[in-house]
Amino acid sequence: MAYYLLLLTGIAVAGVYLLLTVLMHLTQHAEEPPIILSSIPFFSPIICVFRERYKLYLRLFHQYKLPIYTLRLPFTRLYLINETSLISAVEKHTKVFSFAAIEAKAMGNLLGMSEEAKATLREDPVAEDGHFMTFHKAFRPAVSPGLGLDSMIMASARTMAASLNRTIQGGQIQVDLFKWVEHEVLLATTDAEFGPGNPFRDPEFEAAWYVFEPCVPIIASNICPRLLAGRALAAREYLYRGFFQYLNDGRLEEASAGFHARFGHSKQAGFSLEDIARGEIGAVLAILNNAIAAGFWMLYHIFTNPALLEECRREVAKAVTVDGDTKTIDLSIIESSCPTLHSTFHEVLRYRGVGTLLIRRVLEDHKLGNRYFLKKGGLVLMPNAVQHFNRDIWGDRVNEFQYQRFNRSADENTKRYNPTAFRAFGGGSLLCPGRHFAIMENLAFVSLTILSFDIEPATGGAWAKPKTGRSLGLGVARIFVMPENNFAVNLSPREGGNQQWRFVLPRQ
Ligand code: HEM
Repeated sequence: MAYYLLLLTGIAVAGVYLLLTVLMHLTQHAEEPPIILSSIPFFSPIICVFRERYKLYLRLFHQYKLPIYTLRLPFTRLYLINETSLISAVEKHTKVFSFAAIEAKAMGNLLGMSEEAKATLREDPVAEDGHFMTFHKAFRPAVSPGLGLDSMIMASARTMAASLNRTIQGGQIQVDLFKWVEHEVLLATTDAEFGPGNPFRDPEFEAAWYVFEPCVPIIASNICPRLLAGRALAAREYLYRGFFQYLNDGRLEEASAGFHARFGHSKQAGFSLEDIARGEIGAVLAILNNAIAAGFWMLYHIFTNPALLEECRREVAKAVTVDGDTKTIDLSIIESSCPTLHSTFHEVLRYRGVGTLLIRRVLEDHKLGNRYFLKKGGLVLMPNAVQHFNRDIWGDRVNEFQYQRFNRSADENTKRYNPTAFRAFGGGSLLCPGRHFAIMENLAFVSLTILSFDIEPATGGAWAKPKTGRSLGLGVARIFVMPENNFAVNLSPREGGNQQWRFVLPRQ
């Protein structure tokens, strides 16, 4: 009896396997990119993603050497792009490959917006007068070089200087490096965005953010959020109430040009004050997540390399003037005359900005680069890791952190890299509009920190190697791999006493 049961089960499994294999191949167009990971049809890719995480895409790139391939999943197909020129082809066809089509659904789930607002988000994602296209037109100018951007940079710099001055006066402290950076960058960035009424000034609001943010992928994908992320949903409501109160109290008056642009755009779309408040939770995700991780990785790489630390200190010291106890950092010099610092920032983005894959929905059948047939409804995925660790693009030392890689003045033979292969700020029409602010804010924070503190592991001895292997490679609004281990460090003021740091931006 048991034998027959086993035999029947075996036959059934073999039948299903055969059926799925035939189904997979019959529904694959001859000119579609080749299918890989098909040993268990529709399920192998899922198993491999959870087993190998973001390193899967690198392994497949090296193993199969394909410009593009298909992963078949239940009810959907993923087109994974390796060849840089095919990424350019995707970026050229903004009406065919859309991020907005994905974002609309995810944001609706994530932010708990009203049905009216969700309907507006879901309108034609590529229409010139649609919500997403008009958002970029409204927001980009507000955060591009100009007065509005300079005010944001200075507002952020003022907050970080005030906070670090207080820390200096308190003498040496022991902190977890990531948590310390997180708090400093969060306050500086959100002060720059929201002005004196910044809701993040309330410690409970900040704490609610840390409960909500890690659960973003669960809430956005709507996989049993009440069961799996109940606390995060409650935290989201707390955040919503804080933003609503802020708007209701008329604090928008003192906010950044960027927030004014977002507010004006949402009003024009007919959003209620409640939905605008909820929308701000999404905006903060885009603004904050990468800024915090970039701050951590910059400090980690600089303080673990004495030669780099010395070179960066030498560069930024040129921007400092001293008047009694007051030390002033001129941000225009940080912007224009610190090539090693700038190069280190870009190398951090290349080397650590591999925790995601940029994603687009295929809105109509399309022959990509006149070579590959992509079916309507599929998802195009462009893993940062593949571009950032491609030897043909970055040379033989691709796997090393080389802080002068982007500094052409350090070595005339430095090859110009293909800009499309640098994915940290995205590309094409979705190139990050906040990058000007992000760069200057980061460099201001790092300059002040390296000038005013020594940072060493609290246990003494060498720095631990960061573990990042758990990153799935699917970061939502987060391009970086994140450190999984704690970095307990001593933060020691380099000079004690009453010194006060301040920033200036003379063109302001
Ligand atoms: C180191 C810091 C940052 C990094 C690495 C970063 C990275 C990115 C990337 C990769 C994208 C494109 C996503 C895609 O193509 O799918 C993007 C989009 C965006 N970023 Fe940034 N970003 C940073 C900071 C900021 C800041 C400070 C702001 C705002 C002031 C900002 C606002 C935005 C917005 C509004 C979008 C467009 C999202 C959309 O289309 O809905 N980012 N960012």
